Amino acid sequence: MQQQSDFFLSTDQDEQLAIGPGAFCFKGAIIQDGVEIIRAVNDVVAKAEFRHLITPGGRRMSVAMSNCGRQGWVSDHAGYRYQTTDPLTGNAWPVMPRILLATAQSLAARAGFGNFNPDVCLINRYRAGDRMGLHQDRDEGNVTAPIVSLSLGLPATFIWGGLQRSGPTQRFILEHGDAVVWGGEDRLRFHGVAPLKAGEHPLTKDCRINITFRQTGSLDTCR
Ligand SMILES: O=C(O)CCC(=O)C(=O)O
Ligand SMILES: [Fe+2]
Repeated sequence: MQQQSDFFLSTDQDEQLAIGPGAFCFKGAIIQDGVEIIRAVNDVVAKAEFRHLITPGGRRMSVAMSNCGRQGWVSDHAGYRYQTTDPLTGNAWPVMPRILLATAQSLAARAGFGNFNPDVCLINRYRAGDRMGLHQDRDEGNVTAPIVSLSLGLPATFIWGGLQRSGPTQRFILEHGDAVVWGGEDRLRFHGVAPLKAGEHPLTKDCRINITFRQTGSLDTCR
């Protein structure tokens, strides 16, 4: 396999970079709200703690996950799916904090996707060595709505592929405060995250926090 080097999309904050016809990276877009967003994440995980899900094939995911919103993404031997309750507690997932919903909707609109109404907010916690293999986000049922993804804390290398698993990939660094939105003809692009490098971040310590927003149906209500 060809050796690829990771590159920074840009060092400027507040820049919008197209990484596909329907995909954009907004550098530094959420830096201002970083503290408030992390506070909201802490509130959620106080009620629905981070856990390592098991893949349908029986492997423990290295990334720890939680959810808030009307539904949450879960995985176990029975498969990948969305469900309205946290399997650890049997309770409904915590309500999506207002700051998270507002941030997701405003970024979707900036990328040209109006009326984004996410009912799922998946929170991923990466520690050194944790990774996410190349995959498509395709459990949502509604692939007309985009995915909005926020990066906080330690930087990570995002792997951005095509519509086929075997297609060429690009690698770029997602830093604290960056957001990526992909929808339209880019909605089913393969993507993943390379093993996280160890580090220390003032806001998240030894972690990277990634938050993705999804819309599973043509819902007009969310929580
Ligand atoms: O951590 C990231 O930047 C991407 C996460 C992701 O692809 C997912 O949760 O489906
Ligand atoms: Fe994904």
